[in-house]
Amino acid sequence: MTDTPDRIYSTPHGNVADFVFNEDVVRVFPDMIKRSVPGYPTIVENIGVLAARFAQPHTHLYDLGSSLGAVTQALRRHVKTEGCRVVAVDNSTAMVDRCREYLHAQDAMYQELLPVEVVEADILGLVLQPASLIALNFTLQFIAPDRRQGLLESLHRALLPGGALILSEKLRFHDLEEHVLLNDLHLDFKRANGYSELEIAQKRSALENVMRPDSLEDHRERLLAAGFSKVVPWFQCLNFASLIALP
Ligand SMILES: Nc1ncnc2c1ncn2[C@@H]1O[C@H](C[S@+](CC[C@H]([NH3+])C(=O)[O-])CC(=O)[O-])[C@@H](O)[C@H]1O
Ligand SMILES: O=C(O)C(=O)Cc1ccccc1
Repeated sequence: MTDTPDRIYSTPHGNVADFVFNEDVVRVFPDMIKRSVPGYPTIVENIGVLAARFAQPHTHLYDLGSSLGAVTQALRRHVKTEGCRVVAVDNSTAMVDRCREYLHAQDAMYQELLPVEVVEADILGLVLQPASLIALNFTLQFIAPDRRQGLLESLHRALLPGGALILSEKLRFHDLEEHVLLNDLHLDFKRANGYSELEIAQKRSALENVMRPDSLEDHRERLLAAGFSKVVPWFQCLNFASLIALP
């Protein structure tokens, strides 16, 4: 199956609107995220591998800001723990509808997958069941900065001892030289994946008010303040990283 190519920003938009996860984005999302996020396929697959170590019998595994359910599918492929249940949550109707279709297709392809539920909801208002794994794969960066601490506190309360939060994010860097170098290399990554200067510039402008990355130090401090005992970076490619936070 070949992904529909992302051409959303290939023609001049005049006034570039704020980025939203609507039907147009859903249509091209698998192609867009692979060509925009260095290391994305590696991160998604390995969240499944990591999860298998933390999953505990008869608990929930959450994929928060699930988009089309890539992490949910990886969890269902890798985790065999008895009585686990995967819950994918996203507040975009277009994403949730397509995610449900993809998961039905996965059910038709594999036997003995963990049961899954796709919930259309804002993760800020979610009541979580006792969880052994929670994934926030490139979701926290889209949450209003003043809501991030409270969200992580509620995730910490839901996590069982021995469980883990996996947090993947685009990073900014306090050191200006490091920030500029890794951002320039990220733009080179996009050019190498066929994005034009116009596409890059318009997407950047669309994301400006919507996606606000933090530094690794900010993430570590906030996670520790939310009650997590240990923060372990397990992956970084350019300015994109993934962390394991232990309750
Ligand atoms: N408050 C919110 N509540 C619920 N969902 C939200 C909220 N805010 C944003 N979202 C959802 O978070 C997702 C972020 S994309 C995640 C990729 C996926 N994890 C992947 O591994 O493919 C990241 C990206 O596109 O860079 C979108 O689907 C939003 O609708
Ligand atoms: O495109 C970018 O520059 C990004 O930082 C990541 C991204 C990927 C897909 C949707 C929104 C943001």
